Amino acid sequence: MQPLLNAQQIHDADTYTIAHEPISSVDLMERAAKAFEQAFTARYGDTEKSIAIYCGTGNNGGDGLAIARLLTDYGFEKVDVKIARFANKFSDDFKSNLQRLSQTRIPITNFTSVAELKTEPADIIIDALLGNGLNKPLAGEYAQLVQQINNWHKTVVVVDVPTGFYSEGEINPDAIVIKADLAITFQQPKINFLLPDSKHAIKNWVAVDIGIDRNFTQQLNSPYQYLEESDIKKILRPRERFSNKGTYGHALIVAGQPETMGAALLCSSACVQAGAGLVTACIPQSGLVALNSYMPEIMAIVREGDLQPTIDWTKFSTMGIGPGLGKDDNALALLTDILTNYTKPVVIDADALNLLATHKQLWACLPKGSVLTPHMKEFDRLFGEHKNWWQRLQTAMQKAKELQIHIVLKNDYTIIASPDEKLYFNSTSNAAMASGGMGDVLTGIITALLAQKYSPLEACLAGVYLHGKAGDDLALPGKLWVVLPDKVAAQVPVSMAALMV
Ligand SMILES: NC(=O)C1=CN([C@@H]2O[C@H](COP(=O)(O)OP(=O)(O)OC[C@H]3O[C@@H](n4cnc5c(N)ncnc54)[C@H](OP(=O)(O)O)[C@@H]3O)[C@@H](O)[C@H]2O)[C@@H](O)CC1
Ligand SMILES: [K+]
Repeated sequence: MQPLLNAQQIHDADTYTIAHEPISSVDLMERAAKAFEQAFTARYGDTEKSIAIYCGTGNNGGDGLAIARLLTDYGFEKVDVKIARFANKFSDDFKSNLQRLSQTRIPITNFTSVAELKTEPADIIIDALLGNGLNKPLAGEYAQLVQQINNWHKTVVVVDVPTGFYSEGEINPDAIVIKADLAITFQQPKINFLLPDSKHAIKNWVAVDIGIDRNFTQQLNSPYQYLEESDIKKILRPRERFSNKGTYGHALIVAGQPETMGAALLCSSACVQAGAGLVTACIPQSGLVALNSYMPEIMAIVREGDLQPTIDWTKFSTMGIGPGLGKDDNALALLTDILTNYTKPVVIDADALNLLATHKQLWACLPKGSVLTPHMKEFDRLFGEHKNWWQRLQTAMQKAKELQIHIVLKNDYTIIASPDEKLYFNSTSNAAMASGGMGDVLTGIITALLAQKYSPLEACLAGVYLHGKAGDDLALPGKLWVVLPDKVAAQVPVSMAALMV
């Protein structure tokens, strides 16, 4: 688990590392510049290309000066350094690196106003103007410079964070920010890199390790955490000798209408694939043949017209409710029946979420520890409109605590909010997975893990990670352009087994 820190905490972690490793501040800057150089040359290794490095006069600018030297040592012959002298001050490490750079043949241009700049001939621009030290929106010369750089439409690689971009807090869509093709960021992704609101500023990012003290960052107890493979390996348990289907629980999937049986099939088959010992699907009568032929392992409870099915509440380890269920009176009656009679944590998705949104009296009946799996629109239907993702994060954290539930807010970096006010960002999944039915598979996987007696938090973390990992294993690198949900379900046991070795 990697704690995601805010700008102040990142600064404190840098300071702590300098004092306790110990390492001098300028040597830590050198280490950061080296890590940048390696990540940069791995992607832009053609030394024929010309590079212009725009530097501020703080430590982000100091990084830029060190990077100029290291890229030249690497073999780039056309490196130009341009220093924005908009303020009459500079950091100590900027000064040290400027002295070192002055002893090389790398050309350095100082400018005090954007008007002094001509057009930029370089192939690649490196942005080392402002980084983590941003403390107000860009204005004046800085704003003009950033707009000028954006208008050149060059390949832009940024040092740590794009100039003008806040690492946390609400992202103003109108703010003036460097548009980055790639952000090479130090130690950890910045929280806002993981939110869709950042997509206008950052096409791609990579985090490079600069050896910041992990013990210090752990004890800061950040509410924002980034999931890593090692976390999931710790959660997953091997299937035991002498175990049988009873060991792995009996899940009930309540899903499907005649027109949306596919959702029920995807959800219940994913539940089987993710290891539930037994799976029963509660589906409309007309879907029975489809269910039996799609996956004979799944049993059925059929729903006929207005008749409510009889469910033995003692029989099931958990339930997943909602994919393709519809929002009619029968669906509402069934959801009400379940929530008022069943007391173990359940997974609620899709139409069941929309029913919850319009029947708030049901919220009090949600079994403690239950899991809600909304996408952004379902989330806003449940909890009200949000102007941006930062607001959604805060609401998710607050509602998970208030209702004692887990909220899985689906996105590129799916966010899991737990009742103890933590937000976990998932690190797997890819754009090939963006297709209808993918959420039904996720619901099936989380339900399967609950059935296998994983705690609700473990089921959410491992379920979300595995779902994305199965998609990654199928699609990356350059394997499949589109990954269909049933393929993801079938891949889950393969990806799970690979994680267990
Ligand atoms: N610490 C370390 O050991 C390491 C740090 N590293 C690197 O340091 C970077 C952080 O450096 P930093 O703290 O010096 O801040 P930086 O982003 O260069 O800005 C500095 C100046 O900008 C100014 N300023 C702020 N907002 C402004 C605005 N809107 N418009 C105009 N000016 C504005 C502000 O001035 P002030 O407003 O306070 O007068 C401040 O003096 C970090 O991103 C990473 O690259 C790495 O080398 C690893 C080791
Ligand atoms: K920058």
